[in-house]
Amino acid sequence: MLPVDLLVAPRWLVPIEPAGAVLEHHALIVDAGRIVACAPLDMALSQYQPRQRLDLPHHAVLPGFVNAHTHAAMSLLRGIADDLPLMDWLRDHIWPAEGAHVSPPFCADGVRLAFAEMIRSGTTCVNDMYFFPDTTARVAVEVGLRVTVGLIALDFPTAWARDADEYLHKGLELHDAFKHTPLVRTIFAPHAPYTVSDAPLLKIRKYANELGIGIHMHVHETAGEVAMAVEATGKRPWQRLRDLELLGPDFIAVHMTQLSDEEIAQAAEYGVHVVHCPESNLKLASGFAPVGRLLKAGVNVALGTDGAASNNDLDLLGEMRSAALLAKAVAGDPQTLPAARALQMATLDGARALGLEHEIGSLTAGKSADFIAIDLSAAPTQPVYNVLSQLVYAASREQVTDVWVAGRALMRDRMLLTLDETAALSRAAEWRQKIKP
Ligand SMILES: CSC[C@H]1O[C@@H](n2cnc3c(O)ncnc32)[C@H](O)[C@@H]1O
Ligand SMILES: [Zn+2]
Repeated sequence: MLPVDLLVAPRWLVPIEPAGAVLEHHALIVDAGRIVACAPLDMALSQYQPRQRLDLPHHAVLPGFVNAHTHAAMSLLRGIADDLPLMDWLRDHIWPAEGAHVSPPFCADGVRLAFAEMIRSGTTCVNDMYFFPDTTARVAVEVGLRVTVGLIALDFPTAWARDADEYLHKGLELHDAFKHTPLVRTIFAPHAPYTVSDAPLLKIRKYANELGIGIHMHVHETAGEVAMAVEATGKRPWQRLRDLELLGPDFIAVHMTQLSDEEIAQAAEYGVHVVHCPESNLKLASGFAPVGRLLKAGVNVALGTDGAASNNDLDLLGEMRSAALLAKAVAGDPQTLPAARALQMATLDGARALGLEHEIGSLTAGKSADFIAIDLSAAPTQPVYNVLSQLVYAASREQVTDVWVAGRALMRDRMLLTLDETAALSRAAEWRQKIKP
């Protein structure tokens, strides 16, 4: 008998690979933070001697969700300005609030609040773009969540950096500081085509190639963004990014609601990853990403919540459901984005976008043990004819009971184990008083 750390025996195992599989009478075996096997239960019990055994008779166990685009610390700005279009929301409300309040303590408190919400809804990996990414990385290490932090760039000064050179310099320093930290990755994060000019974009491409790290950017979020660029330069932003040689398999384009057939074909040709943020796009009335057409063209599409000030939650289960429903409505075809594919977008395809498909995203032997348990015994998810259908179309985040990252339990039975939620909530209340007394 082989000694192992943990044997989890759920009612259903949803490994994501092979696509659409649901295993019954199986166990997940974990040792030293890695998945050893998804094996038939009787075989597992005869081969492994677990130090801990966990029976979950009402639960589905699946890989943790990957939130492929967010601004975690913006949890502290949730509800500060609603029901506005993107540019009014950003220029008249969000940027002034950020200018007045963003600081390392703001980011630490905002990130802790966001991580509490994310862990509670089954997210185990976060691709973040925000000020003070060093703070985000440190909080992620403290909490044990997997994170890719954005080395941000903007054309204007902020509390994080004064000019293009300082954004780049601080980003490179941060990359160096965290390059050996197991759960932390870095990615260049120029904010958007309308806020970052050519010179810094060219430098970012050069360093991305040299360091082998990717680029994460808001692109074609609204029709207005595209029209503004065409009027000013005669070029659509996508064409400009293509001319600057930014597009490639290490490029993550967020939103992408405005796309011609030619641009979709190019996204596939370059191997660009798209992050779809359906709820933020709906709330800001930014437009509809053509998810069905992107998938048909062979583009990898991942899911993101965007920040809590435009969503207004950080719930990947909800996002997955919104994405599945919206894709059908946009395509006029209920077969667009079926449940199994939506679940893959929230897990393995998110991992692919971040270049982590060999590490996370499915319950495959050798991958990191990043997984979650969802209790399907409550009325909203009964009876269970089809587990994938229940997970995507019916389950809600309160049904997520347990969360592990790299074999470490971050939540057991709805109790957060690595984050002081009471303290995070009281810090959030203090910020609310400071921001709008
Ligand atoms: C460079 S730090 C990130 C920057 O992005 C802002 N932001 C948040 N949500 C969106 C969005 O949907 N589109 C564009 N920019 C967004 C955030 O407030 C920070 O200023
Ligand atoms: Zn965003």
